Amino acid sequence: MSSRALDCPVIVSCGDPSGIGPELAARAWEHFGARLPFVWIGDPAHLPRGTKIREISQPSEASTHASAGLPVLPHPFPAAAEPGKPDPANARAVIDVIARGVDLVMRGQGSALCTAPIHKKALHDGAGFAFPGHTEFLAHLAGVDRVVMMLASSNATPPLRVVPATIHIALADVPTAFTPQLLRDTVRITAQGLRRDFGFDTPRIAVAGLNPHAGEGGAMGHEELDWMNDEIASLRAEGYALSGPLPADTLFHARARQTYDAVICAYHDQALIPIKTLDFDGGVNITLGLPFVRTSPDHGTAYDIAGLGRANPASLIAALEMAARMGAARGA
Ligand SMILES: NC(=O)C1=CN([C@@H]2O[C@H](COP(=O)(O)OP(=O)(O)OC[C@H]3O[C@@H](n4cnc5c(N)ncnc54)[C@H](O)[C@@H]3O)[C@@H](O)[C@H]2O)C=CC1
Ligand SMILES: NCC(=O)COP(=O)(O)O
Repeated sequence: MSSRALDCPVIVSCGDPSGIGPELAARAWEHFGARLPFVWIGDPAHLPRGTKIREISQPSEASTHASAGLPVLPHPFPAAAEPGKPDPANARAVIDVIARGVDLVMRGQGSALCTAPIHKKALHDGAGFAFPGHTEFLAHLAGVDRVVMMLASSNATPPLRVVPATIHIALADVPTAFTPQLLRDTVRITAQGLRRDFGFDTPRIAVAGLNPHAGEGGAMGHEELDWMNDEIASLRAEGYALSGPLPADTLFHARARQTYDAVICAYHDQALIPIKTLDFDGGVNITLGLPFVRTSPDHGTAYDIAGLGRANPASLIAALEMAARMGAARGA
């Protein structure tokens, strides 16, 4: 491991303490020990009883302590955490921990930020959280106008990387929100991310149609004819290796995945259903377009199993590995 990686560990925000985040952080530390030092920001009282921890005062101390316990930057919360039952009293602190993590990576004290899941409605109800999720909140904290959500598989061959162009909005709002400018920005940021963080010199990007059969020549919807064909042609003329608009139903099987490095989808479920079906345990959520690396497991707070010891840490482990790899590459 490079000396920068030792000085500059991955920062993990605790997420919702009544979800599975704390127990997964403990499991991830058991998995990695000192092999991939990371720092958990949260309230030590929210970790499973018996978790070995080492309280530290700055991230650079993590590597010294990671073999003995989970390095923790303590962030006291007002209330205890009852599994599966978010306490509105804790909502503000959940948000503050994310902001503290961003501050650390923006000041170069962490190589990347890996966020444990939050419950958006619990944060909205408890603290007036005005963002649909981490993605938009992180863009706000970093002062960036447009970012892109990408979910990448770790265990699929060929791999799958999906980008929902619109994210957490009602399906009824998608046709209005999915505009030529949004597609253009999404292609640009996705291509930059694939070059910078995934090592593709000329990334191949597929674009899924909005409608069944990509509109079938206007018989099943008109957005492909109205603007998607022209916008994709224009982006291709600018040098992007783009294909589409392609029918989404035949875009995710193994042979199709060999033809692109990422696929831009029109809306959330068009992108997330295939990746979570193919690799729920190894899926990693990445925010492209930020001035720092951010990853996250692909799953949510899983209140139904929180505290039962049944949560699978594989997605968090994959997210930590990806964060460390991307952070190291950017620092090189
Ligand atoms: N990055 C983030 O902060 C994310 C947050 N969420 C939020 O999480 C909350 C709950 O969302 P849901 O749709 O219920 O999705 P979820 O991913 O929390 O749970 C869906 C199902 O998968 C299971 N599951 C999830 N993670 C698992 C794991 N590691 N091991 C074993 N089983 C697991 C759960 O038990 C549940 O049956 C929502 O508020 C949602 O917005 C959802 C996805 C990502
Ligand atoms: N469905 C993905 C998800 O909810 C993750 O959102 P974010 O918190 O990473 O913006």
